[in-house]
Amino acid sequence: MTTTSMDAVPADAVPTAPVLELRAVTKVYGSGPTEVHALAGVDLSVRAGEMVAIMGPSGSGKSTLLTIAGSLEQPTSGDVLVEGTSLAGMSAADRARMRRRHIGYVFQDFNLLPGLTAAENISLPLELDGLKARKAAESARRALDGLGLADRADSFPDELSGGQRQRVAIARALVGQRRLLLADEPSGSLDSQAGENVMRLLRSACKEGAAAVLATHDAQLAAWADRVVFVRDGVAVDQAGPAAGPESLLTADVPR
Ligand SMILES: Nc1ncnc2c1ncn2[C@@H]1O[C@H](COP(=O)(O)OP(=O)(O)OP(=O)(O)O)[C@@H](O)[C@H]1O
Repeated sequence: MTTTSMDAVPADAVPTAPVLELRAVTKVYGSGPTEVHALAGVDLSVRAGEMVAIMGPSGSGKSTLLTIAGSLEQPTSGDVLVEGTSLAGMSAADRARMRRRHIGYVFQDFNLLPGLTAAENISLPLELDGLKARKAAESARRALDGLGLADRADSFPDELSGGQRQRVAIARALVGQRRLLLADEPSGSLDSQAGENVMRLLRSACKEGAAAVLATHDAQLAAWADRVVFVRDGVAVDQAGPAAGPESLLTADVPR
């Protein structure tokens, strides 16, 4: 097998579309004096199996980038492609279907439905996607078991601690065949051991072929990623590869 000297990728490897691609994405909130340029032309490409960490100061645009990558919001200009398909021309119904099937979200406010139990919160999207109720319930219980929450399957969100709610949200993001995992401060209210477990789960999903993007302030978590993208004032300003290693990430000149 021949390889290029540049990057050691086999020259005869079949190129596949990135799982996620952002092309010159901008996002402007408001207008006139209240206008905020949350993203000012971001390019990002994430391949299957890859985990990318987005770092940057508060208000730099990390959450905006994730919500646009996950098609929860539309960019002002530019395009987002998921598995090579542009979201720009998609109908709202097709976007919703694509989200249910392909994208797992672990966001700061968890977004659990208060009237459903932990297990039902996880099984509902699977059922909406056509899985039989019994199979969906089995998958939900397995996912909860994997996160040490088997005994809380029948609890409602307001009966769970913040950390437990977060683990339910993570279980929901990981069930099914999700190809793109988006996590905003995924270990926000977890202790460091539980935070590590979450990262381990995300990594093993990547090993199975998912692509993951996580926004975090925590250099210890970012050290789990293959690549770190720094965002400042809506612009991706720097990248550090895995060769930099956790040590250099902790001392990296993160823009403030
Ligand atoms: N819905 C909105 N309407 C108006 N402005 C918004 C909205 N969402 C975000 N912004 C603004 O866009 C900018 C980027 O916000 P964003 O939440 O993406 O930053 P962030 O890097 O995720 O911050 P943090 O680390 O504090 O979560 C900020 O100036 C924010 O105030």
